[in-house]
Amino acid sequence: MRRTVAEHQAAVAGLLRWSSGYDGGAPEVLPLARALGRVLAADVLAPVSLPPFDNSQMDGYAVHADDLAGSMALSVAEAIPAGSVPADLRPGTAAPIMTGAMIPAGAVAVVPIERADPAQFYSVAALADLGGTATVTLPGGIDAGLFVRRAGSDIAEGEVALTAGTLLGPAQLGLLAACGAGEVPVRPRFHVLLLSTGDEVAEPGSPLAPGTIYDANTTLLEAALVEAGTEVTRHRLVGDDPAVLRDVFAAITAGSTHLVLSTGGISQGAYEVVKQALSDSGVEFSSVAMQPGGPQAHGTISGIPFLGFPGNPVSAIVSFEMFLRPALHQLTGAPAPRPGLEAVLVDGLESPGAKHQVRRGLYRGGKVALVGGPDSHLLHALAASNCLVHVPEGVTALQAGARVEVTLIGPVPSDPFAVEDVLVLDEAGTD
Ligand SMILES: Nc1nc2c(c(=O)[nH]1)N[C@H]1C(S)=C(S)[C@@H](COP(=O)(O)OP(=O)(O)OC[C@H]3O[C@@H](n4cnc5c(N)ncnc54)[C@H](O)[C@@H]3O)O[C@H]1N2
Ligand code: MOO
Repeated sequence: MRRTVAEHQAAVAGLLRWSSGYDGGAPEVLPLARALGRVLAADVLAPVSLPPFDNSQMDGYAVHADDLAGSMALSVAEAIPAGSVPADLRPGTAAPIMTGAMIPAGAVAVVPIERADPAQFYSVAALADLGGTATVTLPGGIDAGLFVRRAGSDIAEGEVALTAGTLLGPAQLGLLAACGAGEVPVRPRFHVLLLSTGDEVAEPGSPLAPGTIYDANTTLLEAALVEAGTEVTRHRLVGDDPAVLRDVFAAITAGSTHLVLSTGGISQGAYEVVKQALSDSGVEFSSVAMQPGGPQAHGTISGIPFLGFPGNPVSAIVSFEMFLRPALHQLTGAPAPRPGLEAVLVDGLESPGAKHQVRRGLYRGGKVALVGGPDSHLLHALAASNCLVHVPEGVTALQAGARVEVTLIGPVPSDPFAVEDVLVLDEAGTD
């Protein structure tokens, strides 16, 4: 069956939503320190206001409401360090107050020490020498509220601090800590069973026999899945014997696995192990109008969602980025969607008009240089790229200077754009 990219995206998202059983999983309650990258399972209301009390934004003098006119000597009252509960401030006095310290009753403003005369706090010894007669003169026309951080000005007690589905990054965890939360309820991790197929693939670290290659896909996809917030069980490599793979699939039982993901063995060859093992299973083998990543399989095994990605490593990771990653975001809230940008092509390209072509590129400063050719074995080029470059269906060629959509998949260099460093790879990688 032939389908568009959008149709297959919808099919994968629907498969995970309706068959993975993920939504029924009970939330986990984790200490904040272990919740980075997880997704909040329930709304969290602020149990306290932030700030919890009016406090000073500056080291300076707390000024009484009656003394805002300034320009006169005020008696220096007892100093207010952060963490203390101050005595009420009397008119005609100003209290040295430190950043974060509670504003005393009666005070309505803080004048920074730099604007006071003298512009330094009295030392304890100096105060003792003056025997309680120390004074300070503040500038005229002080506005009420100057450098006062109002209780609840960040968030009021009882307001929604974070909503269910929020991806917990440093800022969100910092907010929860500031609210006094020790633990947080998070959605369970999405669990993937990952297996790569093919008689020709060998475990990295083992000797390489003639005609064989090292397994790149398991590591590539495991890393991508872990980065996307899932938990991965890595299956041992499975060869090209359909009977063996059928046994592997038969041993998979519903439980904690939300998705079985394989690579290889799904196209038109004589030894397509995944296709043969699942020939009577109802799993659909389709041709998606995308390059790379055309051959795709999807369905269920023992009721568990199954996706078969093509064996070429770049096809596999493009399939992940285009189909699985967005579906995971829709279902679990993690990972965050990839940023999409418009960029100016540094070089021209050709594309099969009947397919959505996904090229690899290096984006910086609003421009994108292609890295490597369109072929799906070019892992070295992939490793030097930071984005996917989209050439929509119907487009057969683009000139340098054309505007294209790119999806960022890696960090953007901050130095000015220079194409020289990618040209070498571009030439070497195009075949
Ligand atoms: N006659 C046709 N041949 C092919 C077609 C087609 O439409 N008609 N499609 C091509 C496309 S496009 C792709 S993509 C591949 C997909 O093939 P499979 O999914 O069946 O994958 P394999 O044949 O098993 O492997 C393809 C390629 O990838 C290498 N490979 C496989 N597994 C790994 C791994 N774990 N790590 C690294 N590399 C791996 C494998 O050695 C092959 O070179 O089919 C085309 N053929
Ligand atoms: O569509 Mo294949 O996935 O190019 O190599």
